[in-house]
Amino acid sequence: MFRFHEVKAGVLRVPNLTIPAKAITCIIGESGSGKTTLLRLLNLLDSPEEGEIWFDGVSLNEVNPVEWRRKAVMVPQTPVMFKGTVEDNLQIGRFLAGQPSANREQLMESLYLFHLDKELSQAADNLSGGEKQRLALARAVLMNPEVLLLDEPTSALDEATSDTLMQRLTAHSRRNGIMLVMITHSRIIADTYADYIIEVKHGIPQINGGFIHE
Ligand SMILES: Nc1ncnc2c1ncn2[C@@H]1O[C@H](COP(=O)(O)OP(=O)(O)OP(=O)(O)O)[C@@H](O)[C@H]1O
Repeated sequence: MFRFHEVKAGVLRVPNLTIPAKAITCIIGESGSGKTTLLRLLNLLDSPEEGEIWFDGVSLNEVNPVEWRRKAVMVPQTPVMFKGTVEDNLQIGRFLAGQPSANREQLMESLYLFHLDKELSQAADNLSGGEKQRLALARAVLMNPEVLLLDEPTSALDEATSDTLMQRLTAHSRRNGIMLVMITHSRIIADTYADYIIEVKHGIPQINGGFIHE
């Protein structure tokens, strides 16, 4: 669970906010309202000018950023791709997280999860923008994070692919007790898949959920 108290960071003003553990939370709001800033605070890419954020009772001021980012993995809107094959791009996440290489079954499962029908030996350079985004998501999931922070994971996808991805991603997160916090521009995605919805209006995030999908 994340807890914010009197946080100011860039355009964001967060008097109080709790993001529940092991749940699926979508962040929505107008362009420029502060959604990415909020996600970056949770990944320690930004830090508050004022106030404090805690995760399970531990202040984020006290944690080591590198270790924290192995536990709370963020996938930005523009995917980071590495040279080499699809497999190289998956294994590097495990390497950076200090984990042993994934086996073939784990690699294939991560591709299935994100509806990516590609050979492991294919060059990552040749993938489309939407495929690169899904490969970056697969890489993040293979790192076995406790918290997954996603910035518009379906922005480059058509509606059918986006639905398949959301169904598999949310099922995987629930099965493995992963806390999923994701920005989406789609109110429909938020209403369909989220346990909680945070709406950011003029820099002030408010959680208006409370309903749980079983
Ligand atoms: N490093 C920065 N320095 C100064 N201003 C910034 C910085 N990062 C973001 N901003 C500004 O803060 C505001 C919020 O940006 P943010 O990226 O959080 O919005 P957003 O809600 O994610 O928008 P979008 O939906 O368009 O991605 C914007 O006006 C942006 O220009």
